[in-house]
Amino acid sequence: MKEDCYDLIIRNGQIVTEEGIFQGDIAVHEQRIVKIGFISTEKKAKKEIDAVGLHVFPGLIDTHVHFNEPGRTEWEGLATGSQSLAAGGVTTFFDMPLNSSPPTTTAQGFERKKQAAEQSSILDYGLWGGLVPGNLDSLEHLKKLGVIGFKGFMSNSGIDEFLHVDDSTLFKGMQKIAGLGSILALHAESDVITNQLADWYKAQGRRTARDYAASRPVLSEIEAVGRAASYAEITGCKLHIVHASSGEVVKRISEAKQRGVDITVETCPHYLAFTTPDLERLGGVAKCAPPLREQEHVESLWEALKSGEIDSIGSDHSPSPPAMKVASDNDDFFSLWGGISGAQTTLNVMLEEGYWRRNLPLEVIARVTAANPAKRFGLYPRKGTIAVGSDADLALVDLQSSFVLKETDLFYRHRQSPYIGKTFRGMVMFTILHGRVVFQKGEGIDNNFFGQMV
Ligand SMILES: NC(=O)N[C@H]1NC(=O)NC1=O
Ligand SMILES: [Zn+2]
Ligand SMILES: [Zn+2]
Repeated sequence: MKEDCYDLIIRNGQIVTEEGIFQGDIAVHEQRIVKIGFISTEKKAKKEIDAVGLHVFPGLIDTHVHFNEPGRTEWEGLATGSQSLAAGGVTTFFDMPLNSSPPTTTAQGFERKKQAAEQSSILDYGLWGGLVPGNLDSLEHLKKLGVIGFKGFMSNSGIDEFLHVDDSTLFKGMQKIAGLGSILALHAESDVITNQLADWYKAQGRRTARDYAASRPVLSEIEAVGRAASYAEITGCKLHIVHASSGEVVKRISEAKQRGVDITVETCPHYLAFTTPDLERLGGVAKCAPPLREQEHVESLWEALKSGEIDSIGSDHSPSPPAMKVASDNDDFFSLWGGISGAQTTLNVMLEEGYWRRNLPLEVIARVTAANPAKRFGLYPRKGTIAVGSDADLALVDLQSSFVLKETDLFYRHRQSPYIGKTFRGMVMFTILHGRVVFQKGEGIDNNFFGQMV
């Protein structure tokens, strides 16, 4: 490499990694970071970015999105989905095996998803395989094809082609996945508890947002997490519990960790930003499963983030056409699509609600949005940090700049978000993937770049 001909130099930023913050320059050559520290102004590069006043984060890794392609591309799609992420400082995402059709539960389903991603994703991506009743024989093939891990639902997924795992499938699936050296991500809510309570509420004619939330109590998550952790302890399967909605749930996962279970936990920005009263106020746009909780649960999650008990943040971006988010008879909240559009705002929520309002250190944000997911899924230190030799995947943020999120800021296919109208401090100015600017505030998205499977 000719040292005086870097591809990119980012000068004078505050560099944030999982370990600390320091001022410095970053040089990029052939898509990788080749130097960090002071770089003489004599040194030239094809492009220079003046990062004075900006914080440079490792590009976020969003381990949890549903981009619905192929088959339900009209719900979102890999192009609009990845563009939205880019606008939010994300450089790598893992797409879930469901909400697309066919789901990624077979080798064929995987190939179709991969083709779609190759054609449309502007960011790097990993693809989840599904664990569903009847596909145990496909897991090995899926692993060979390169899935980042497997995902199963312990309760109804809302998608007919993606059935929840019965206990027997769950146990056998974990044995198989352990044997493959892979990892199982679980939507951990009890199917029995959520179904029985939903039936009971509906039978009483109680179908409001609050009734919906009450039909999916924290205990339903705790029960499912306990069962899954026991199975993991017996089978030795690596587990990743997605979208824990309360510190109470996280506590059970920490206990399992302490007795040696190989288990990690993620939460989502919406559980950190909204409450059940917000669900009542906002309606369908804020409906998700597990549901939004009361303030004490929100605060318990922030405490768990501070103590390091929450490993990572995933957006669980799960959009639908707007009509599916509006109650037809105004009262039947149960019938609406459950899923929040949040792919673009993860870093904004962590900065406004975490850093600014609750003193959450920036290093912790870098850890849970980048370093930890990279480590858990075998991508570190190539991704998830800012180090010599790492991919030059970066998010440059102006922490002081505040803005009110508008519908027109969103890159989603359907511009819906519970965050519209919210004021955020901390604006993503540049998102850089492999040393190339894919998003620049005011300029928009560069669609000429295609991501690679990790
Ligand atoms: N099918 C699907 O995307 N479900 C997701 N939506 C949600 O709110 N929770 C989920 O698991
Ligand atoms: Zn889920
Ligand atoms: Zn999900």
